[in-house]
Amino acid sequence: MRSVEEHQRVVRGLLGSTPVTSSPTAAAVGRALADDVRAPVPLPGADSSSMDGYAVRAADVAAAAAGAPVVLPVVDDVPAGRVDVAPLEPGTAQRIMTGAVLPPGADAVVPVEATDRGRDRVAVHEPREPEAHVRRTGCDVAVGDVVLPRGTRLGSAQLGLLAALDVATVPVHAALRVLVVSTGSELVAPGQPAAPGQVHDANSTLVATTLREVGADVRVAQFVADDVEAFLALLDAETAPVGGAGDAGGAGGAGVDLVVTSGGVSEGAYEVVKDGLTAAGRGGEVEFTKTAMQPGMPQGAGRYRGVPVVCLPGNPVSAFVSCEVHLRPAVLAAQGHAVTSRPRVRLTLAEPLRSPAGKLQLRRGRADLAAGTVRPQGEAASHFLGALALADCLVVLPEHVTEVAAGEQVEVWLLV
Ligand SMILES: Nc1nc2c(c(=O)[nH]1)N[C@H]1C(S)=C(S)[C@@H](COP(=O)(O)OP(=O)(O)OC[C@H]3O[C@@H](n4cnc5c(N)ncnc54)[C@H](O)[C@@H]3O)O[C@H]1N2
Ligand code: MOO
Repeated sequence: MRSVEEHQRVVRGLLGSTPVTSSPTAAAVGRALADDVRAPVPLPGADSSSMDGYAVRAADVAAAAAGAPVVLPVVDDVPAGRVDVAPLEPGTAQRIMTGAVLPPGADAVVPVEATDRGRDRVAVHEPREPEAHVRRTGCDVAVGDVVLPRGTRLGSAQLGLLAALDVATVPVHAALRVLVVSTGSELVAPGQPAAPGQVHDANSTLVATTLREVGADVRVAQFVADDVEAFLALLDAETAPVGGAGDAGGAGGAGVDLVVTSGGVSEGAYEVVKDGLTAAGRGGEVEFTKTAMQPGMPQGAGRYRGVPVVCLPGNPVSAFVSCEVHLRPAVLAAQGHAVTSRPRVRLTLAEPLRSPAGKLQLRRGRADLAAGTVRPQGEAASHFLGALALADCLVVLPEHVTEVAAGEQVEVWLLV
């Protein structure tokens, strides 16, 4: 039986790295930076005020007190956006707004709350230290700082920063192009009626969504029946070279960097994926193996006509957990992400759990982060899609563990 770590390495090794492209910054959401980004300009770009108030010289208001205000003439008005700010003469104040340029010569801002809010003259009731409510040029980001290191996922805060720095394009790893193929003669497309014995195809949606959530460019093929010829005909059509396209992992110029199948990998009579990809002379170089994991024991990985193929078990919970353990981290890494795992925390188990010896078990759970606890959600069996959908975490029971009592600590992967 193959260890989970070994199969993770095999899957990761198949995918290589996607090409680096230059993306308009606003379109780069969810992508990973392929290089460090350095600040071309400082933030803030000018000395400015962090409060609505009066720009002053701190020394001029040092004697201000509740019953004995310092009164200064207000000689100018500086709203945010004004670019012709005049120097501040000693013994004067300028009314200033948050974000407005600090007049040269001013070294503090007195907030309006500490004044009588005067327009021509202002009575200042409290002193302020030098630098009070002043934002100095570059105090947030200095020119040349590495503001975002290579491998950073670009989310709202990162894209907001790049917009503030007027960085118009960024080097990012392209999306991995994935084809999802579900197999099974029992499958029916959602939207079509299912007779007893038929099941609606859940895995295409489940697998495609997992991979789209990490930025892959996913296409779902029409699922195929347990028919080796039909399965291989689909793969032939989908992995045929198109020429000139990017090549993430030695895909030989095909328009797809990875094929993910579900179903047909275990021990029965109609194992279409296993049979098709191990048939002599048919172009498959895929190894099928049992891994020390539950759910998700049977797995396959290799290449079909040079294109990486990862074969997931058909049970929906097994397919989900296989994505979490093997595919999701590998796809993130191939797309250049520095962080490839879910957030991992240790929580107190609310109910006892058992686990098969020698297997990594990933149970579904609901985490209460405020209480520091996790409660198992549903049973261990890998067809309980209802319980999976209510779970917000996976509870990790390592290979050597057979029992965990309520009250003990367990590792939890947060599905956030
Ligand atoms: N004799 C043995 N039988 C089984 C073994 C074993 O070692 N020896 N392993 C079991 C384990 S563990 C798993 S996991 C499954 C894996 O089976 P397959 O990958 O061959 O999947 P199927 O047989 O095609 O389907 C299993 C199950 O999942 C349902 N399914 C499949 N595809 C979908 C889909 N797209 N959407 C919704 N549901 C799907 C399918 O109807 C079956 O109920 O094998 C065990 N058996
Ligand atoms: O290993 Mo299977 O994936 O439990 O159900």
